[in-house]
Amino acid sequence: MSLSIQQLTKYYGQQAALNNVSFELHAGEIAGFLGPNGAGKSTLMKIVTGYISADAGTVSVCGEKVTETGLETRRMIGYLPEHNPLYPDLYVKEYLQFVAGMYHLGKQSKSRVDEMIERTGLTGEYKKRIGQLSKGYRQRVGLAQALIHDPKVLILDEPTTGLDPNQLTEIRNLIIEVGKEKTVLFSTHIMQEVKAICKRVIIINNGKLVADSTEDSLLHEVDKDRFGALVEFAGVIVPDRLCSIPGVLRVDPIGKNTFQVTSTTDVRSDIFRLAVETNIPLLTLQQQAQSMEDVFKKLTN
Ligand SMILES: Nc1ncnc2c1ncn2[C@@H]1O[C@H](COP(=O)(O)OP(=O)(O)OP(=O)(O)O)[C@@H](O)[C@H]1O
Repeated sequence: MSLSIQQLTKYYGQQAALNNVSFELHAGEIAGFLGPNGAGKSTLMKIVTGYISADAGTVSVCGEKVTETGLETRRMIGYLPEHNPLYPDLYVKEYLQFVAGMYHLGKQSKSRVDEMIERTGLTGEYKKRIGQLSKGYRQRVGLAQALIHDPKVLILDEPTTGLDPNQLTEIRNLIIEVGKEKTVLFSTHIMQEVKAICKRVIIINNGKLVADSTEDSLLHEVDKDRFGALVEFAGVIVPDRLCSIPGVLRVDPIGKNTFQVTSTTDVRSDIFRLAVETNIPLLTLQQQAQSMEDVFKKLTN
């Protein structure tokens, strides 16, 4: 097991920022870590990386317990914090050399720095001071410092915040590439990112774990007895006619003669019959799959 989190609890004063959270990740697994603002994501990541301590519970990396003082276990972890702390006066290469020195990379330093500059797309920027870089390039420097010592576990707190669409794709591809051999836990508020990068999804809410599953399972498990259909008629229809179909819970108008129908069973054939009875042709009758946004809202609202 690469990363094992067992019954983690953390209080800030009276507030439980984390309440008995447990999950495990294997090597080669990329997990998206989701939760509303203030759910406890950064707190968990800070504990995993040894920046702060938990009030109860344990974190182990490759079988070794992480503590605030245990430097060897912390060497197995790469961390990109949410507010990527960098030294603006240092040049990119100088900063990465400094980080390589902190990890005592010795003779490997030069080649690792060069490799990281290339892998994180900093080749055109590495001669600049960090303070002169755009936000996206600062994120890349943060990723380069997180990867430089070749950690087994990578903890990325909102790694793609502030990136333009091109940079987003590049950094996502880098995370996918890195995740083939390492364990990656990354937090994000972007649901498409979860779809693009990982199969495993971990969601916390108010400090408690509310989901730990694959994206596919979550989409099926959560509210599996709710069906959604998009219906568009060619003429005016009274919404009450749709509401009277057995099993229909809600009819939301979303455009001219267009409705979002939520029901406990698949009511598409009833809607079709209604169109025939009322002699109003159907232009659209489409079953709608749940999105990760729906699942997220249901689990955290
Ligand atoms: N040092 C601290 N002292 C007191 N409360 C804190 C401290 N750090 C975090 N908190 C509180 O703990 C809760 C969890 O915060 P945390 O930063 O872990 O959430 P998050 O899920 O990362 O949120 P976001 O998505 O907004 O970054 C919040 O209510 C926050 O205000």
